[in-house]
Amino acid sequence: MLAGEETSIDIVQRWLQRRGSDDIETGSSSGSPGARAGRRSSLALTPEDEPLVDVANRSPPPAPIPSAIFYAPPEPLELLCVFPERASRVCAAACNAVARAGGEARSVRSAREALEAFRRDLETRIPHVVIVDARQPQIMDSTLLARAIRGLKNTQHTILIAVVKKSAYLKDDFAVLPYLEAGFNRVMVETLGSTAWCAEVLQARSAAASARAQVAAVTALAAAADRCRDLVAVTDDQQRVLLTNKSWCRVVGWRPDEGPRSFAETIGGEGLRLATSGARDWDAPVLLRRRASPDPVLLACKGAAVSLTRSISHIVFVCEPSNISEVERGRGSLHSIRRGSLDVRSVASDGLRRTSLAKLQGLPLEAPITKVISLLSTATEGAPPCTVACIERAVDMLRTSELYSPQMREDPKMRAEDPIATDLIGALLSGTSNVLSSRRSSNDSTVVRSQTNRSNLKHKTSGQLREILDTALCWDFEIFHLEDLTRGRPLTHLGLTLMGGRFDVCAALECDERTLLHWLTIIETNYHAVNTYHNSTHAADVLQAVACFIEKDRLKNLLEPLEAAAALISAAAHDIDHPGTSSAFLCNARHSLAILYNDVAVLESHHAALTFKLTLNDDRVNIFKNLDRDTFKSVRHNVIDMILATEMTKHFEHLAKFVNVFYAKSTGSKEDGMHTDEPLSLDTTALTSQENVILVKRMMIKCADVSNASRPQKFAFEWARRIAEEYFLQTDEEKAKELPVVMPMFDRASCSIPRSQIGFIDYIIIDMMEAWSAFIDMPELVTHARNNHQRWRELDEAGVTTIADVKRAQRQALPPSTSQPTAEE
Ligand SMILES: Nc1ncnc2c1ncn2[C@@H]1O[C@@H]2COP(=O)(O)O[C@H]2[C@H]1O
Repeated sequence: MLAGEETSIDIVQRWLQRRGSDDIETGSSSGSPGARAGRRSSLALTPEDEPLVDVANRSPPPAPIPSAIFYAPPEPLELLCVFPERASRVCAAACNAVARAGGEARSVRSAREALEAFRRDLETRIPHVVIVDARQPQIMDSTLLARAIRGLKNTQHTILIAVVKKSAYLKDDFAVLPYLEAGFNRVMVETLGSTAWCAEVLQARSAAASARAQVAAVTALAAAADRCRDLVAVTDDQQRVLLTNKSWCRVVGWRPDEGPRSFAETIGGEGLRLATSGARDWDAPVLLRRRASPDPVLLACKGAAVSLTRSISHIVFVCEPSNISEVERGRGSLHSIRRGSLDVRSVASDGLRRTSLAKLQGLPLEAPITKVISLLSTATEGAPPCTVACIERAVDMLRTSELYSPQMREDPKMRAEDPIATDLIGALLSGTSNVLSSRRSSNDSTVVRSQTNRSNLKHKTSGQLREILDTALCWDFEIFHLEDLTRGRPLTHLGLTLMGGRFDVCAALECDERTLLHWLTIIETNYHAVNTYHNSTHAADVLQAVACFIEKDRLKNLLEPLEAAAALISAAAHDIDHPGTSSAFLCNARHSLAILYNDVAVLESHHAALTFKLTLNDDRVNIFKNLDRDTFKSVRHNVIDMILATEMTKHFEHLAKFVNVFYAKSTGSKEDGMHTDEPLSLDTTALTSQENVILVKRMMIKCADVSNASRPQKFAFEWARRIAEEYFLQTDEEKAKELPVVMPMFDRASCSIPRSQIGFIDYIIIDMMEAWSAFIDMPELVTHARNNHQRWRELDEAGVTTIADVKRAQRQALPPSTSQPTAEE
C-alpha cells in the first residue's frame, strides 16, 4: 500500500461513520483481543453502547464521509398523468399543482400512450411521478399499467400514484395491497385541491430523490471498493455474501455474476469467529480458501459490523492481499502464457526452429485457468503501474474463450522479415478476416450424379493399378500415379481397397460393398476436379494417411471397428465440394455458405453437412442405412467432430490439448514450466477416458490433412506446387473482384514457394508431427519434414522462388526414374 493511499476500510469506515451519524448504528469494539487491547472502536457508537473510556486512548474518529456523496442535484419535477377522461378535473388539478411547484406536467389518455411516452423518453426524461386514474377499471386497468411500467428499465425510482374514488377508498373492504403489489408507491383519494396535490407530489418526489441518491452513493462506494487492492466482502448477519469487490473475486476465483455463495466455505479463522460473535470492529487474521488452490491462505483482515437498528445487518471484511503475493508472485505462469503466442521472427530467422514439445505444455488447457488468473492478480500487489497494466491485459486475455486461437501480431518488422510465412499462417489461423469461386468444375453441383456416370467406375484391379493399390499402406504410396491411372478418380479406387478391403468398413457398418462403391463415387464426384490442391486426390491422400495411422499398434488397439470406419469416412469426405478458395475468401465475398454458417468454420461445416446430406439422401449410397439409431448417432458425431477438427483456426487448440493430456514434463524440465527444450515423455494413461480418445482422433485427421509436408520429398514438393497454385488463383480472383486479398504475398509474380514451405513446416508441421509421431511411433513423419525443410532452404538460398524454378530444380536433383509427372505436364 502506498503511503497516503486510502484503504477500502477507510472508505467503508468513513461511510459507516456518516451513516452512523444519520441513522445507522455501528459498533462497539472487540477486535482481536491482543491487537486492540485498550482501544475502542473508531466507528460511531450509539450513546447506550458507548462505555466511559479513557478518551486519550481513543483513536481519532475517521473523517466523516462528505455529505456530497448523498447529494442529488435538484431537477425540475416531471409529472405524467394518465387519465382516460378528456377533461378530467382531477388531472387538471394535479397538473396545475406541479406547474405551481416549478415542474412540468404532461397528460396522456390511455395506458398505451403512457407506455409509448415512457419508451420514447426512457433514456432522457423519465418522469419523477406518474399519476394513474384508477377510478374506472372497466376503461383502464391501472394495476396492469403499473406492472408494465415497472417492467421497463430505469423506472425503479419513479413514483407511481393511483387515484381512487373517495367512495371506494372509504369502504371497509378497500384493499391497498393489490396496488402496492402491482408497483404503485401510493394510493391517493381523488381530489380537486391543488394544494393537496402539490403536497403529495412534492413529498413523493423527495422520498424518491433521497432513495435514488442513496442507491447512487452505495453504487459509487462499490465502485470505489472495486478499485482497491484489498479484498472486500460484505455479508449479511447470516454470512450470505451481498457484495464482493473485484480483488476478492479474482483471488478467491469467484465470477462477479455468480449467484449467492456460501461465505463459511470460503473464509475461516479468528476473523470469522469475531464477526459471527457480534464484534463490531475487529482486526484479526482470516483463512481464505481459493477455488484454484487446495491450500488456504492466511490474510490480515479488518472487519466491521453495520446495523440499521440495534441488530447487525451487514458485516464488512477487508483483507490485505500481501500474503498471497509474497508466496505466489512470480511463478512461471506468465512465461507460459507468453509462450502461447506466436513469435514469427524467432521462428523464421533461425531456420528450422529448435522445437520441443515442452513449450506446448505451457498452453494450460486442463490446468485450472482460475488459478492462473488469481495468481496473476495477486502478483499486481505492490508492482509498478506498468507491470500492473501488463498483468491486467494478460488477465483480460485469459478470461476470453479464445485462449488457444493465436492471433497474428501486426508487426511491420516481422512482416518485412518473413512476409510469406506471416501471410500464410495468418490466413490459416484466422478464420474471421475475410468465398464461392467462379473456378468451379463443370460438374461441381452437389446433387447426386446419374447412375450412368458411375457405372464406368467399377473397381478395376488389374495390372499397374493392382500393383499400386497393393502398396496402399506404405508411407511413400504413389498417390499421383494412382491419380493418373484412375484418370482423376483415385478416391474411389483407394477407398474400395482400404475401406472395403483392408479395414472392412462394410462389416462395421453392416452395409454391402456396392453401397460403399456408390458412396465413394458420389463423394469423389463432389470434389472439384479443377482444383489443383483441394480435389479428390487430396482426399485420397488424407484417407491413405489415416489408414497408415490406424494400422499402427497404438491406434489398432485403441479404436473400435466403428471408430476406425468413422475416421476413414471423415478422411474421404473432409474437403468435399471445396471451392478452391478459403473460408476467409467466402466470407469476404459474402458467399451463401458464409451467410449460412455465420462466417464460422464455413468450409468445414459445409463439408460435414454435405457429407450427410448426400449419404442420407439416397438409399443406394447410404452406408449408414443398417445402423440402429444410437449407433448412427455415435458414428455421425464422430465424423462431424473429425471433419470440424480440420479447421485450421483451431490448430493450436487441438494440438495443445493433445500435448497437455498425453505428454508429461520430464523430470529434467524446470519446475516453473519454462521452455527447456527437454523432450517430454509420452504418458498414455489418459487413454482410458473417452474424452481423451476424441483428442487422439482429432489429432489423427489433422495430421493426415497436412501430412503432405511429412511425405517423401517428391510428393511434398508436388503438393507444395499444387497448394501454391490454388492460393495464386485465389489472389487473382480477389484482385479481379476487388475483394480484400487474404494472402497478398501469394501472388504468382512475387511469391517464393520455398519460403512459404519453410514457414509452413516451422509453424504448423514440426511441433505437431513430433507429438503425433512419438504417439503412434512413426518417426518418418518428422524425418521427412526435416529433410523437406532442409531442401527448401537450399532452394531458397539458391534463389529459387517460382513454381517453374522449383520444378526445374527438382528435375535436376532427382534421378529420372523417381521424377514424377505432374498433372500439368
Ligand atoms: N504444403 C502446404 N503448404 C502451405 N499450406 C498448406 C500445405 N498443405 C496444407 N496447407 C494448408 O493447410 C490447410 C489445412 O486445411 P485445408 O485442407 O482446408 O487447407 C490447407 C492449406 O490451406
